Amino acid sequence: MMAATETTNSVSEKDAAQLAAIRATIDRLDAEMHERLIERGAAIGTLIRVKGTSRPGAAFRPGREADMMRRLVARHEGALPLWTVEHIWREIITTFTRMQAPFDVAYDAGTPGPGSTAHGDAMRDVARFLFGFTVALHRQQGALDTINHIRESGTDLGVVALAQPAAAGAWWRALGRPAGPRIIALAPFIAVAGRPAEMPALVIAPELADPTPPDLALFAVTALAPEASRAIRAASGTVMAEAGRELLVALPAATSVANLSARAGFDDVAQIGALSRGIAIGDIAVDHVLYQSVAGA
Ligand SMILES: O=C(O)C(=O)C[C@]1(C(=O)O)C=C[C@@H](O)C=C1
Repeated sequence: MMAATETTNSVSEKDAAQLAAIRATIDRLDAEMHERLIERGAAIGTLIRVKGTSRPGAAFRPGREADMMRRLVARHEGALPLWTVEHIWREIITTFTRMQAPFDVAYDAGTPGPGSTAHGDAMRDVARFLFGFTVALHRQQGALDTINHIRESGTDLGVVALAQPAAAGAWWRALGRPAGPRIIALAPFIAVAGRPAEMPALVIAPELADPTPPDLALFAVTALAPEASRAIRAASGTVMAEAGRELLVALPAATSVANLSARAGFDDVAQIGALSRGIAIGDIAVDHVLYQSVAGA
């Protein structure tokens, strides 16, 4: 009896010593991460001086962010969910972008009607996942109100659901006017089974000064001929949304749009943004024009 108790005590003492050592490691790692974040803040202070960003919201570099996310996916390993790391970096990037030039975020909460609560909740999750909790969110009724908010604010970004009710029509025609809002990114950027905030959406921003060449250019086109979709696919492009003859088309950035328009019978072609291709991990159903696939973990 005595011996058994002694054994239990000595095992729990060993456990306690081990736990204390693990917690000391965790505390050291936490302190290191915090120090690195403070150091990152100081680097951004220098970047602000060099970059000289003065226009609010204009500090975003979506192409660079896409590169950062690709490197994050490439170096990731272990049990930590990839989307946790992605979200931590989204919070970091938003916070540091806001230090350079302040902005809020508008989100398309859908138009009142059946399913609008679920739509609104899902889009709020997308907005919080992408931009964290340092931004104020402005709830909007649908895609057009979101775009109008971005235009009127002159500073704010927004998220719009890719799937819209038929009543939304060709909402993307409101984009791309000179110096007007345009599509800058795809959400989710990392498509992986089980992730939160998985509602397909587009990030829209006032005109930016991002020197990174995008993978895909986005156009609003009116398809005059029935073979338009086939011609778009043959040009390695994709139709992201359609409303009657109005299409939202993504094409590889090097595509000659004038030639394709003549071949495919497009009218009223307007560039409405650009994208970096996302990353699809493992066996997940995605549009392979919009996502580059990599093997699952
Ligand atoms: O590299 C820049 O130009 C930055 O503004 C820095 C930073 C970042 O925090 O890493 C912030 C915003 C940009 O969208 C991309 C990167």
